[in-house]
Amino acid sequence: MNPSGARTRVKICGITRPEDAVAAAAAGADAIGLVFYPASPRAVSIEQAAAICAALPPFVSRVALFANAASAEIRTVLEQLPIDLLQFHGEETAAECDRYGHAYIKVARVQPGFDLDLFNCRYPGACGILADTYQSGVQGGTGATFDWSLLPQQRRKPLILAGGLNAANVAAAIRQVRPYGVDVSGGVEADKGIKDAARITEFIHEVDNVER
Ligand SMILES: O=C(O)c1ccccc1NCC(=O)[C@H](O)[C@H](O)COP(=O)(O)O
Repeated sequence: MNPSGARTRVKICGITRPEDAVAAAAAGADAIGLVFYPASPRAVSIEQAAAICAALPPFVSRVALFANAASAEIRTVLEQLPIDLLQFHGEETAAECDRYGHAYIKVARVQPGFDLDLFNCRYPGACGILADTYQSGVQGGTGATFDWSLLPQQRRKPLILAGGLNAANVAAAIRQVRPYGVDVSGGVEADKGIKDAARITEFIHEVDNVER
């Protein structure tokens, strides 16, 4: 349960195969992430993403991730796919994130000195902030945790915690950070971009059974 009394939401990110999307939904995931960042080992084409979206049952959100992508590319994805939420992983400004008139979350890559309040103020149009690990030259999917004490307990917007989460550490992360939701990629994989259904189930079991 998160502070509002609702369960902690789960997003399984970096889905590249329809069967992994189906496994995530069956395990109780609230959202899946599709990476439109060509340099990522988890990048998907529009065709792959369309097959993944088509395989999903109702009430599982489809999140499209970009990192400093050209606006034409983002518009094409929005025109061709049933995307519920955008996720911006790069150095996009608020104006750049707002220009699609589509709901989005902005990623903060957290390092010492990070100020969540200031970050929230910079992105008033974001419906949530996803806090991920800062690593020089890497836009996301680092597989590394960060110092969760850098996040304040009082927040202006829903906070999604990411970065190196797995079944062994997610309960502790939720107890300490009390996020709205958690996001995982590498921690539920058999290989880059290939999810492991048993690890997804175990991860969501941990989230749903955490005692705070
Ligand atoms: O996954 C990637 O390769 C990636 C590349 C560039 C931008 C974002 C990327 N993934 C984004 C995610 O949402 C991941 O779930 C998040 O960074 C956490 O990843 P992990 O530490 O592996 O759980």
